[in-house]
Amino acid sequence: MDSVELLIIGGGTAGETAAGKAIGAVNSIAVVEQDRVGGDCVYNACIPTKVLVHAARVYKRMNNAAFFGLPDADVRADYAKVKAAKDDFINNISQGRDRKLEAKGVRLYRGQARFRSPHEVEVGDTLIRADKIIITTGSAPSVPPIPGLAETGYLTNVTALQLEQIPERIAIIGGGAVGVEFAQIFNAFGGQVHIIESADRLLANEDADISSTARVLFEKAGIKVSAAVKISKIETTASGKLISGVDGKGQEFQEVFSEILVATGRRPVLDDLNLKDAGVDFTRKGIMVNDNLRTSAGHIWAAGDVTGIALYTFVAWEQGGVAVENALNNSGRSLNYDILPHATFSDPEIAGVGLTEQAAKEQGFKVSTGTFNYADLTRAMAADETEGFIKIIAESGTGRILGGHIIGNEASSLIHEVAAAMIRKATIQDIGGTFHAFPTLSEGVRYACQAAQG
Ligand SMILES: Cc1cc2nc3c(=O)[nH]c(=O)nc-3n(C[C@H](O)[C@H](O)[C@H](O)COP(=O)(O)OP(=O)(O)OC[C@H]3O[C@@H](n4cnc5c(N)ncnc54)[C@H](O)[C@@H]3O)c2cc1C
Ligand SMILES: NC(=O)c1ccc[n+]([C@@H]2O[C@H](COP(=O)([O-])OP(=O)(O)OC[C@H]3O[C@@H](n4cnc5c(N)ncnc54)[C@H](O)[C@@H]3O)[C@@H](O)[C@H]2O)c1
Repeated sequence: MDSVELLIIGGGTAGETAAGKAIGAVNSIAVVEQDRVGGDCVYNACIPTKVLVHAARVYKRMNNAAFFGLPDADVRADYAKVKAAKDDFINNISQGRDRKLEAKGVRLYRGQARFRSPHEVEVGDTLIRADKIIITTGSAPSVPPIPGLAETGYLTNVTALQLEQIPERIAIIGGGAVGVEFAQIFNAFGGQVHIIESADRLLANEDADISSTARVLFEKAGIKVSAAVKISKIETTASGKLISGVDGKGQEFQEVFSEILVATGRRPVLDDLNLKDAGVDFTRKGIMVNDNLRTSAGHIWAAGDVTGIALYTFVAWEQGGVAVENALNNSGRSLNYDILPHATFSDPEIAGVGLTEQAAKEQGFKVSTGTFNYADLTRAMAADETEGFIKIIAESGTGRILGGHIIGNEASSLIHEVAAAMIRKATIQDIGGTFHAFPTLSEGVRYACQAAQG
């Protein structure tokens, strides 16, 4: 039996970070990884999708070169080459991640981990005894039990990234972050995309004004959107994959596609971990943890998507570090998720932080809101990227900023000014009265704050 002080199960974002933080703080560290060190973000999620999103954006802009007096490229992309460039990039950034960990003294076990008892984990024929354990096994696509879906076949974020050609007519089931980012990629490279969402609006977690504008802009770009659809069955027919159901108006929904992407959320990866024998409690959402990321078993912590808390890489990083500190030093550290900026890398981008207007009202705040359109920002005009707006939600009277929501170019960067303002409890008067360099998109945050002052 091997023996180790700290064992980390899963070598993705949270696990890699946890291992890195533990180096030097403990005598022996081991990581178990069943696939590739780096996890979903590197191979199946954030990074490859962002390379493709950027390629899509560049491609669209190439065909708008005439605005700047440049030769209109009028080029046709070969998607197989775009995919190959994405693969090259991922290969370059992922090379040697496992060796780097091993070079720093982390023992790497390759295979699937399974608890045999609270302190014992087996990986193939090897049994490892660990004093402390951190579970960082991530999440996987959650596939809805729609009759016929499994038989008809479908893509997930993992297989969609391996496509060599863009399917002609693609249904994306689920209009959340994954669905919207892939819609943009498929649309830009010539696919006819139809997002089918069961909630009554696209991007249902966003502020309502953002999601309605997103729908308008996506439809303008040629992406079809159907919300409030209840899919009843999927069948293979001679002309393709037939999706049937009922739409929001009670009308029959029937459409044939050449391919289907399922983007309906995530489930925690707990398969075969045998958590019962470890004494670790879990629900369908994930492993249950307290504020310090400690599980129901006192010597086991969990971090990243497997906790079901906020499924983002930047959260997995922080949680990986916090879990190690608490496991090794009993630091009692916790994270505050109240001010958690998020961004969806569609075109234009969408980002938000804090309360939506509706949530602020539901929480009993009297709110003042202010919006500023990209169309009135000189910088946006100069770049011919004038779609979208910046919306600020503040508490009436005090002017304290409660939330910010942006749809438009560089929204993913602009949102951090709002987040920083919220952390320092700044007001719309503070930001509205602060110099902002001209011409920048950031001016829009200032003017939206001024607009919220009336
Ligand atoms: C399409 C898509 C795009 C995304 N884009 C973004 C983005 O732009 N920005 C952002 O912040 N977030 C994004 N996310 C979310 C982000 O990918 C996740 O939050 C992040 O990868 C979670 O990291 P993790 O360490 O919890 O899990 P992972 O990185 O998935 O790591 C878990 C690891 O555990 C291993 N494992 C599982 N079970 C076992 C076992 N029993 N034994 C051994 N090893 C095991 C797996 O092989 C895997 O390597 C995106 C997600 C998707 C699906
Ligand atoms: N840019 C980013 O940071 C980024 C990008 C992608 C994913 N992510 C992370 O990954 C998580 C998962 O993303 P996601 O888009 O898969 O999930 P999601 O929960 O964001 O969206 C899933 C959508 O599918 C819909 N849905 C569920 N069942 C359905 C059905 N049967 N028919 C039609 N629609 C259905 C839901 O109503 C929801 O709107 C996100 O919450 C986010 O944390 C982040």
